[in-house]
Amino acid sequence: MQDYELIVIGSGPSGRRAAVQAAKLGKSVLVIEKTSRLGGVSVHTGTIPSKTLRETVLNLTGWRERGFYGLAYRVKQDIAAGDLTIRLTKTLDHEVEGLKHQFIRNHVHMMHGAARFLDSHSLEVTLDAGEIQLVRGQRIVIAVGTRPYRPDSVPFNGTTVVDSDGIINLQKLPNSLAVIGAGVIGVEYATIFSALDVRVTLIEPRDSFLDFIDRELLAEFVHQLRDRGVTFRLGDPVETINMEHGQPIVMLAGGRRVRAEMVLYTAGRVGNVEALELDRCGLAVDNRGRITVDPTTYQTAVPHIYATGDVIGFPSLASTSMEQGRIAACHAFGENVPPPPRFFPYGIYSVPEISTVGMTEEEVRSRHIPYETGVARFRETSRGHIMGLQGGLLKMIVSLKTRKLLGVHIVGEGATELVHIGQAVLNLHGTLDYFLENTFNYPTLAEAYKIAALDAWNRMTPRVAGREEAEIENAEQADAAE
Ligand SMILES: Cc1cc2nc3c(=O)[nH]c(=O)nc-3n(C[C@H](O)[C@H](O)[C@H](O)COP(=O)(O)OP(=O)(O)OC[C@H]3O[C@@H](n4cnc5c(N)ncnc54)[C@H](O)[C@@H]3O)c2cc1C
Ligand SMILES: NC(=O)c1ccc[n+]([C@@H]2O[C@H](COP(=O)([O-])OP(=O)(O)OC[C@H]3O[C@@H](n4cnc5c(N)ncnc54)[C@H](O)[C@@H]3O)[C@@H](O)[C@H]2O)c1
Repeated sequence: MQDYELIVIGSGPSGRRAAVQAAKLGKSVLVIEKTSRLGGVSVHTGTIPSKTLRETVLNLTGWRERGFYGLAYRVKQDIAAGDLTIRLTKTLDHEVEGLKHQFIRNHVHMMHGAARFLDSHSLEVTLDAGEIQLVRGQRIVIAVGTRPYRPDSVPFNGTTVVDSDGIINLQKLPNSLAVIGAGVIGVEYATIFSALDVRVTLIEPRDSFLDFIDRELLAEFVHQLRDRGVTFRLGDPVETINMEHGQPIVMLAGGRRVRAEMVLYTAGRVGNVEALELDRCGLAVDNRGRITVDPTTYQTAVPHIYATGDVIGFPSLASTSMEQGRIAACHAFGENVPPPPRFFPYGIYSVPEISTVGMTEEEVRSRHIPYETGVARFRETSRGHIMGLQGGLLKMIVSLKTRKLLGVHIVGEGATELVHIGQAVLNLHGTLDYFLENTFNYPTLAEAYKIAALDAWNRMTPRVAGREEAEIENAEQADAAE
């Protein structure tokens, strides 16, 4: 039995970071990955494929140029499914190659096979060819991620009823799409397909969706989507999905029938834990296959076993998973790492994109923090004019008492990049004055920060009160002089 100082199960973002971090600390590391290619959901079915698809759609449709050349502008007429997948294959190859190279450079051993626990230190790995290998780890990181939730009642067939794994192997572009579940995945794909002129219906059992997004921002987002024909069916759970003449029909509890050429089912995900036989190492999971950890160290109930990434639940992002992996590996080998800053950004790669960091206006209000907001529309910026942007806004929230930045919320082109300026100011406990005092490159979309800050400043009571007092004083002096 081969012995390692660290064994990582799963090669997604958190497993990869944990492995490389431990190797950098000079430890012997093995990564076990059950599929034939490294990278996990992030590279093969999740983050990278969906973002590559989005980029291809925006390029081929000429989406970004329509502000100038009109709604009928297309870079390519008659976009077919094949046009969307070409770029994907290349991007994924680059990612896998980069990852493999990183493991080799850092002397991380790799084993392709499914792992299961024998006891809290030993694992059995069934290799691709069916051969069994036993390995032992002084410390173990479980980074097995999740898979789409697929209830038996949904007639998945890989062509007209698919989940988020199936949609990237699209053989034919549908004319219409019903997306069930308006979480981040559902919203991203709904808007990407809508940009391809596919008629989209977004179905969600709850009355609201994306509840962690600032309501004012979401209202702007929904307005833009309605404007281009996306239908929302909120607060109406799905009763059945039946096939009629080869086409799926979604029956909603409220009595509506939604007919679409394709159904995309995106109602959450479940942990890949069954095959691990966690009971053999003394661990348990919840009803969605999630493992409970110490939120600062990522240790499970068994201290030398860590769990990171989507298998521990919220926030289930590639970005946060990577940090969790790094922190777990450092903790495992006694390296001190400061805890992650309080605020991390959310990037939703819908069309248009949304990005947000810090508190929403609803959250600030519920905490009774006196606040002011400042808003800038991208069309107020010269860069926005140059780019032909019609929509897009940046909203910042600041404390009236301390002038500290409390949150930044952006919808529109470049939102997922722009948000990092707000994130830096927020996590460095900066105030509105950062934006007022600093000069920004011109013309840029980042100028929206300046405009929003000035908007907030103009409305902040002390200054207004100050101005009123000064005006009164001036008037009184003028009166006296007369
Ligand atoms: C459609 C979609 C879009 C997304 N977009 C974004 C985005 O834009 N930004 C973002 O930050 N996040 C995004 N995410 C989330 C992101 O992909 C995940 O947070 C991230 O992949 C989780 O990483 P992980 O380390 O938990 O492992 P995963 O990426 O889930 O990988 C786990 C790996 O473990 C392997 N494994 C499982 N069981 C075993 C076993 N028994 N033995 C050996 N190996 C095993 C699996 O084969 C897999 O390779 C998206 C997710 C999806 C589904
Ligand atoms: N850009 C990004 O950062 C990004 C992109 C995609 C996914 N992700 C991550 O992936 C994770 C999973 O995303 P997701 O969208 O699958 O899950 P989710 O949990 O975010 O959303 C699932 C949605 O489906 C709804 N739902 C639940 N049960 C349902 C049912 N039976 N029928 C219909 N709808 C139902 C829920 O109310 C919810 O709105 C998220 O936590 C997210 O963090 C991130």
